[in-house]
Amino acid sequence: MKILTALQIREADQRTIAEENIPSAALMERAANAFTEWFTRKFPDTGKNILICCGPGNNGGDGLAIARMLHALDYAATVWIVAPENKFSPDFLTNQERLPAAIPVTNIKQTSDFPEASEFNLVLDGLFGTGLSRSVTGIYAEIIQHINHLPAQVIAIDVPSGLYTEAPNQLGDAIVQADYTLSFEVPKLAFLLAQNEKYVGEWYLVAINLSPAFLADVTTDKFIFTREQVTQIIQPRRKFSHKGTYGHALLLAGSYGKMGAAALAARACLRSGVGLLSVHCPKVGYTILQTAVPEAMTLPDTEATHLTQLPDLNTYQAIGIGPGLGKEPATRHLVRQLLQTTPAPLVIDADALNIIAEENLQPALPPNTILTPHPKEFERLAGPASDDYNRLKLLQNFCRQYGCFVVLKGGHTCIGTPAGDLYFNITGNPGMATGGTGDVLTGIITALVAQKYSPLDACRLGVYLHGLAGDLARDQVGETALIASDLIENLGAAFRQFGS
Ligand SMILES: NC(=O)C1=CN([C@@H]2O[C@H](COP(=O)(O)OP(=O)(O)OC[C@H]3O[C@@H](n4cnc5c(N)ncnc54)[C@H](O)[C@@H]3O)[C@@H](O)[C@H]2O)[C@H](O)CC1
Ligand SMILES: [K+]
Repeated sequence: MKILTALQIREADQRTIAEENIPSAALMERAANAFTEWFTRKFPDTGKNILICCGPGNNGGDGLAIARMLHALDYAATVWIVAPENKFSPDFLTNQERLPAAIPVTNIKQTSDFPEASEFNLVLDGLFGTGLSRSVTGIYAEIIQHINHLPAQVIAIDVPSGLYTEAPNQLGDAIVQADYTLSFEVPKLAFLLAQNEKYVGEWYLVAINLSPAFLADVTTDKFIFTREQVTQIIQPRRKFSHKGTYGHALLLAGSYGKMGAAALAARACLRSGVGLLSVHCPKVGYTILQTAVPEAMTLPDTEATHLTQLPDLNTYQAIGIGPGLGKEPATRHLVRQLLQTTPAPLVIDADALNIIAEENLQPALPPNTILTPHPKEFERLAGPASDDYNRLKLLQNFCRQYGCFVVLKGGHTCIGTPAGDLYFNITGNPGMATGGTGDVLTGIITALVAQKYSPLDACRLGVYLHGLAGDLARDQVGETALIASDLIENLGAAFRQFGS
């Protein structure tokens, strides 16, 4: 699914109106209907007092149409129209005319117009949407502060007012802090970034049937990958297959006190369909891995506590390195050697990433290598980011420069590709912010690469299934108690949702 800019969304609007030969107010009606349908399912109690704040543009027009629809469904709707300049969009005016006289309306042009005491349970924010062109000031900023201080749940129409859809706001900008954002048709980049979480809240998309031809043709370098795409990518196992069909993966993992990371990665790798798995680990890990993961073959290093020597690499279809690795000098040397000599595609995580950063080995990354850093590890590799938008730029530049795939882990994990495209994930939950979940991801992606999925597909599938397993685990144990092993236990259920 494409992530579009505000400008592209406006173009989509125009194309839809032209192709369907409808007045623009009809599209607004469609948007308001879609919003109302969602709203009545989410908040079926018509006894709630609802305040609908409307700005002067089409976002405000949506608000007016929604007020009319909610009123018709017996909700108690009150409208505030905030417009100091008395300049309105044509579709705003159309919907103002259609507003039933029974709905109380307050016109707010200045602070003194503010109604005194107000008792609202829900606020719908229709001040500004994708038409925001500058920071909000004056009476608009006052209204936004007012909304943010009301003891009510706030639902943003399309976009939280004051939030730019694809660029950072200035410090101190007035922005609505929504509990929910219900957005039309296409996701906005702002929703996917941690720095905007307190404005966007939980976000949902509703379809308004924008021109399919336009949406198919429009170009973007930012995407969300959806369940449908995962369904298309995922391959069923074949009847006449054998373990050789699904590849032999090698994991280089573990050190004294960190064998758990190796075990988690190994178990996840096996649960993700790899045909054979070998784990090269320090001697201390031998008994641990043979016991914890009997399905894996264990190749002990000559050194007790950390990895010092590469095994023969010639029999593997994928090599994963990093979980629990440590950063001993001999291990650093091993990482350098691996980059220079690997015959198989690499998946690199954790301390292997830190070693690459500290030894400046980025230029030695073989083409199409997959790196799975969290933001701190990425910063070590690519330098500090000034904000989440800037980090995405650094991500694109890094992937282009080194020809690699980077899985930047976070609330919406983002995959960068050598072509400079970004793919955002929508599965997963905060329960997964716990030790070992990254090791699990390394195991999954390594298994998928060994099974001959392309690097991009391995990353997308791996990240989606990892998050889905986390969501299934949350259903069982909740977010607080969730641990990395729970993800592994739920990988089977995640794969099964795709018949695999
Ligand atoms: N395709 C869709 O998704 C549809 C969306 N709809 C809704 O329309 C808005 C966008 O409406 P638009 O009129 O273009 O802009 P806004 O209402 O967001 O803003 C109005 C107007 O205000 C001016 N302005 C911008 N920034 C400021 C500011 N900081 N202070 C004061 N004034 C400002 C500027 O001139 C804007 O044009 C979209 O979000 C949806 O809610 C349609 O209803 C259906 C199709
Ligand atoms: K809004």
